[in-house]
Amino acid sequence: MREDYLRGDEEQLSPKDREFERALRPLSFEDFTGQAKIVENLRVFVHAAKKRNEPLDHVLLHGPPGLGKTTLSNIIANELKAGIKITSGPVLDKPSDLAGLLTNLEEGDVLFIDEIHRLNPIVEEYLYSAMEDFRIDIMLDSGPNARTVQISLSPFTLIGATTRSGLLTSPLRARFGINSRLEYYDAKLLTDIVSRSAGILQTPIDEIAAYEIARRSRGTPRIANMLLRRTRDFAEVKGNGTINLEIAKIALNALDVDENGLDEMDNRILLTIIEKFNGGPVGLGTVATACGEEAETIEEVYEPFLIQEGYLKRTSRGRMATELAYKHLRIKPTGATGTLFDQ
Ligand SMILES: Nc1ncnc2c1ncn2[C@@H]1O[C@H](COP(=O)(O)OP(=O)(O)OP(=O)(O)O)[C@@H](O)[C@H]1O
Ligand SMILES: [Mg+2]
Repeated sequence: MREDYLRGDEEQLSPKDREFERALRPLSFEDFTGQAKIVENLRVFVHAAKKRNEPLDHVLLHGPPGLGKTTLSNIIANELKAGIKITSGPVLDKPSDLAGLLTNLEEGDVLFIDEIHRLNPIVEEYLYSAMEDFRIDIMLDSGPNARTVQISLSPFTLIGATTRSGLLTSPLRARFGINSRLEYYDAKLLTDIVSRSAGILQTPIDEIAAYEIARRSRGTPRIANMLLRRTRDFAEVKGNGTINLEIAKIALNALDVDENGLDEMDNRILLTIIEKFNGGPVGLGTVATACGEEAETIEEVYEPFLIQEGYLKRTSRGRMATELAYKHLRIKPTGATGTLFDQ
């Protein structure tokens, strides 16, 4: 069973899933679990900005989907006691779209641009002076009557979020004073998140069951919450409503999440590289075609976790399955020269 949330992006969630996410979204630094260093720093920066009565420096949040970029952005605005306007790269089609948003900001407001790597380059240019000097130059008329007017903006904080920081241009990246990369969460932190969410959902859950869901959630709070929700269904239908270890295991197996937390596509990627390409190295595009998935999704959603967990290696000649991947899939490396894993 493939679930859309595993593909990542928030925009791919159904309205019901979004509503569910919103209900579980922490609203303050206090409620936000994990990413300790980032949160600690942000607390200081927010505090200092408030004390000086200045807007917070522009913030760039990057990292794989579902780790809390949107959540943190909202928390920053809450903690600043500032208003937040939310938009996204692909939505800002023309400079006038951006100008409209910017001129409506009040002093100290947060402008959140999700998927900031997908900004139209022309719009992006306008953003530079807005970020740097809080002004924009708007071109009026064209041809011989063309002239520019300068509009001053209220000082604001831009928060940009992206799953693909590598695609950001360097002039844009350079304009963010605070640049934070969110990391995958360990099982302990995710256990706390699952327990907290279960509390909000008023679902009783055993600690050991919360841990089982947590350790099989690909290090991702969004997935942990979604698995919790599905497990709750199993507990209500097949049990007495309480999520215990047995119910959690039944549910997770039914959802095709394996013992190590890899889902069906993770395993398909590894199996393809091993079976069709003798373990690699093989190019990303080739893997994508063979798996029936988009290269971008593999690179953004699946690969970072597989690399972090040591199942996959990125080499200059392409992707390679590691010894751990063979072990995980219980396949013996064939045709190996004996040096396959010694390099
Ligand atoms: N640190 C956290 N503590 C508790 N819950 C969290 C945390 N981070 C994320 N979540 C939960 O995970 C869900 C997904 O987080 P969020 O939407 O912020 O991810 P994202 O990084 O913006 O993802 P995308 O790249 O897809 O936009 C949220 O609804 C929230 O409930
Ligand atoms: Mg988001």
